[in-house]
Amino acid sequence: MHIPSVLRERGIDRVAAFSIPMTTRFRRITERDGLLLHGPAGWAEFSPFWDYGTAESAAWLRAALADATAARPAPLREEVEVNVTIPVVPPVLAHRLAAVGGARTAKVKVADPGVSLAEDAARLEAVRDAMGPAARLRIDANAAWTREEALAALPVLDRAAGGLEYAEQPCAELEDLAAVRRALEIPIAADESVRRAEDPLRVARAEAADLLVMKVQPLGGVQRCLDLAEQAGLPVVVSSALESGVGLSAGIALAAALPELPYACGLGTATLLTGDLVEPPLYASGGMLPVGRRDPAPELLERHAAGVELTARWEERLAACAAQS
Ligand SMILES: O=C(O)CCC(=O)C1=CC=C[C@@H](O)[C@@H]1C(=O)O
Ligand SMILES: [Mg+2]
Repeated sequence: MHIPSVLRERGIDRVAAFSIPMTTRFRRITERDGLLLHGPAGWAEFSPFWDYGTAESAAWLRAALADATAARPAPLREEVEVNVTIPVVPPVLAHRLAAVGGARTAKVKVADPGVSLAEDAARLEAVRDAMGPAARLRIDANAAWTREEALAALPVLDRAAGGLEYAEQPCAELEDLAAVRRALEIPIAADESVRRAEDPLRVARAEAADLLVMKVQPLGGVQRCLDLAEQAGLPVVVSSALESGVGLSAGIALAAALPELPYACGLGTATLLTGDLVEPPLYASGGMLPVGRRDPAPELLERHAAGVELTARWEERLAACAAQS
């Protein structure tokens, strides 16, 4: 693959495109694809979802470049606690998935188009049943609700879950998040209001959330996230962008470097893919993931190599984003 000169100048000497089928449909995608870049500090991942345009994806490239060219911040912990992530699936499957990786916290996706509140409630009941009374259950609505819908749905789901740890991005607009937060006792986490906002700190200033979800790639890298977390002054949950183990290890590096880490992180997502690029795969055990840079195994990179057409699309995308970085 052609490496743009601005990247070559920074020491990027290898680029490889990959594509890995998902175990279950998540975020309306069934395949996770992206690029791995190799530079002076090691391998890094550049994998913006296809619904991100060039300008937005340029932040993902800055993150990958920083990770491939500079050392990661010093870790304050050796492992990081993670939640299990439950996609919008029927209760029987949700019950089974809740046990994967031994997590004591689950994040349950809700409010997908065409899925009823009763179905979301049944999924939460199944997860509670599988994990027991001591587990923490959180939901993620991905900004699907209006203020009124959130105010109606959240108490129902809170009851079904036997208590929610927090609700992630119930509404899209800051005013609605703030109003829901004021009206209900359930803590509110901001995700899209951080990762897709022009100003990721506005949600904190507006007192529209109790905590922030941070994803390394969309926010432009581990160090940028650390700076934002300090400025926001709110607790942070580090979450993945469904990366391979290479990209996940950058999220783990952020979680390991944050001064406070009061919540389990959404980094246990390698099990949503049918394979990983690192060996052993970055699967949680006892609800924990180990800290440390992970390089791809050559035979796995080969096994999951993107086809000719997809590789060409990534080459084009890399060139477009590099021109903006
Ligand atoms: O936070 C987790 O438990 C896993 C990551 C996760 O849910 C997401 C990863 C990538 C894209 C998102 O739609 C989704 C999220 O909204 O948090
Ligand atoms: Mg989210």
